[in-house]
Amino acid sequence: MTDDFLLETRGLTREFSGFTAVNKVDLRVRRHSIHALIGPNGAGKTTCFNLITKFLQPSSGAILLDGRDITRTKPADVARLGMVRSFQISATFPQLTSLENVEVALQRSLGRSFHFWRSKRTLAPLREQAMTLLDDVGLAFAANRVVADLPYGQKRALELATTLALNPEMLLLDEPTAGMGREDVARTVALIRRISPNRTILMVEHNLSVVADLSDRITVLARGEILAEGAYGAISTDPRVKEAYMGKGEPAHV
Ligand SMILES: Nc1ncnc2c1ncn2[C@@H]1O[C@H](COP(=O)(O)OP(=O)(O)OP(=O)(O)O)[C@@H](O)[C@H]1O
Repeated sequence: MTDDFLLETRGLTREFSGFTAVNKVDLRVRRHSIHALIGPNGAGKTTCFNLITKFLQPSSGAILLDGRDITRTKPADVARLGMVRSFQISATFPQLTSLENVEVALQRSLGRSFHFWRSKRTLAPLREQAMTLLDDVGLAFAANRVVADLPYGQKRALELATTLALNPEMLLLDEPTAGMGREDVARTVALIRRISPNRTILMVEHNLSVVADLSDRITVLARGEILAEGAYGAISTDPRVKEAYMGKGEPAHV
């Protein structure tokens, strides 16, 4: 039943000057699941992600969100339909506090621009909501700290809080644990799990233990095409997947 899939791509293809980076990809992301897109370097994960998030236009194929064709829909309109890509750290305001950053995101989600001079009474309900979001991502203690002073892991957590401020039904995470130390990775995994109920999450992730921990379903890309799909148990023992990773000189264990 198509209804079970919140996001679908059909024959998604992207060429760069004659080179096919993503080739006829039919991806189906089940509603309320965590789905990971993995594959060796150069497999086409980032290109695929950029196509889905509308940062790139496909050469051919279609993208459907909840059965609606969004292939030519602008990123801002896609966000309004409930699919949001996690903001990059650079999108936060380094000189503002964590709390102020989440307030800005909340105001944006209401279609307002942020006014610091608004009365305390106008801002009070927003402040409460922002504090709840910070608490959700384990950052309540850093509410009044300036973002520029936060360590990397906390910046990434704040990035998630500002994304959640838009209350997306579908969340697209681009390497959520990239560049993190072991402790931050564990914290981020717990965080993604905590925010996942009633949401649909698609993530590109290199850390396979994170993928194993979180994913309901995994799609393996290789040379721009879907090589295998399934739960981690099946994927990790699939000889084609092992070969694709080993062929690239990456660890033999998947
Ligand atoms: N703008 C571009 N112009 C030309 N070729 C590109 C462009 N973007 C990506 N490619 C090529 O498409 C292929 C897939 O790249 P992509 O970055 O999507 O792979 P990936 O799976 O995300 O790799 P990695 O794990 O290394 O990030 C690569 O061969 C890359 O060189």
